[in-house]
Formats: sequence, C-alpha cells, structure tokens
Amino acid sequence: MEDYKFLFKIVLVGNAGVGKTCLVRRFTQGLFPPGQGATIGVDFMIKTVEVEGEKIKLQIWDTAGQERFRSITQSYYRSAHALILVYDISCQPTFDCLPDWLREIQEYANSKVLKILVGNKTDRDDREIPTQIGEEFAKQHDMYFLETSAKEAENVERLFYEIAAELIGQARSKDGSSSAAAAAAQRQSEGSSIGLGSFSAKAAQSNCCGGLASGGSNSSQGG
Ligand SMILES: Nc1nc2c(ncn2[C@@H]2O[C@H](COP(=O)(O)OP(=O)(O)OP(=O)(O)O)[C@@H](O)[C@H]2O)c(=O)[nH]1
Repeated sequence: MEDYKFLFKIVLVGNAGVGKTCLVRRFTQGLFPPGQGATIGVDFMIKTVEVEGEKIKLQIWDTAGQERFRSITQSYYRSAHALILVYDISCQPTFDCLPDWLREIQEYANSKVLKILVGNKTDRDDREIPTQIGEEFAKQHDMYFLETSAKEAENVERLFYEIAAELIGQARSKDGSSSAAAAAAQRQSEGSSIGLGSFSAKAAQSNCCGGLASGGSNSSQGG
C-alpha cells in the first residue's frame, strides 16, 4: 500500500505552445520529449515527492491552451490547490494574454488557490519579456514567480517542490480545518507513483507565434 501524507492538485494553464506539457513531462519523467502535439482537453500525471520528511502526492493536471478546449479545462480549476500560469519568455502574445487567464482563474478557481506565474523557455536566446517585467506582473497579481526551461531542466524541480512545500505549510497552519482535512481525507492507495491519465491525447500542434519552437512534429502521444 502506498502511504502518503497529503495529496495536492496542481493545474497548469496558459496559451498553447508555452511548454506546459514539457514542464510536466520534465518533472514527472525527466524527459524533454520531441514533437509534442497540442494537448487535447486535459492530461494528468501523478508524482510522489518527499518534502520536509513527508510523502506528498502531486496530481498534476496539464490543460490544453487552445481556446476551443476552454470549457473543458475550466472545470478543472475549482479543485486545484495550486495553479501554474505559464507564458513563453520568447513570445510576447503569451504574456499579453495573462490578464485573460487571470480573469478565468478569478471566475473558476477557489479564491485561495496558490498562484504561480512561470516564464518558460529561458534557454532561448530570443527573449521578448525581461525577467523584471514578469516579476512585476506576478507581484501586482499576488502570484509567486519563477522562470524555467523545460528543455534544460532549469528550475522545474524547484517549481514543483516549492509548491509542495508552500501547500504543506498552508495545510499545517490550518490543521484540522478544510484544506488539511480534505487533503488527508484523500489519502488512499493507488497505483504506481508515476502514472499517465487516460482521457486525453496529444494531437497536431497549433503553436504560439505561428511556428513550432523546436521542430515539433505531429507525432501523436497515446494518452
Ligand atoms: N526552447 C524550448 N522549447 C520548449 C520548452 N518547453 C517547451 N518547448 C517547446 O514548445 C513547444 C510546445 O510545447 P508543449 O509543452 O506542447 O506546449 P503546451 O503549453 O503544452 O501546448 P498546448 O498543449 O497546446 O496547450 C514544443 O515544440 C516544445 O518542444 C523550453 O523550455 N525551451
């Protein structure tokens, strides 16, 4: 039987092509998969981590950035303990859409959800959004901030471990009340510590800024 102290749900949102799937794969599988297609609907993966001596199960939901899936993805916001809002530091339109994403979050997520702004693709040398601009936006909107590269594994572990640590802190500080109790109540034995959700697949990519960032193909990824 698998034993863990808390289960936290983390949902990734942001424009198509910013690298949400790659961040999740890097963290859960240690891979930077070539030729990721666009996410259809929602994918989820599970990883158990150890933080401050506690076993924590992270259920990570990777949502589709494409507009046409918005009604599906919105339904996953509500139960999230943390929301990671991702943009691409080399693609201004993905940053310009952040206020729209915040409106969605405001409307559909729990008001106390932990929000993290992530500027991904720091390995690219065609940066359009300076770090400071991202930082300021995050501060204005009461979000944590981190820049990452799924490709080079920069700050990816840190992102998820810091979220886990923060959520543990929150759960402990209101021990006995909603969040800790809810998380503890969800303790249950399940399968392996890393698993791929099955009700979505990857299909042909529609990318941000009109083109593929790194020669992505249409290879489909079974769900
Ligand atoms: N250079 C670089 N490219 C990246 C990085 N992360 C993702 N990419 C590329 O960006 C493209 C889109 O990545 P995905 O992870 O599929 O993007 P997504 O946000 O999940 O897209 P949707 O599923 O459509 O919402 C792919 O070509 C990736 O190879 C990164 O850290 N650096």
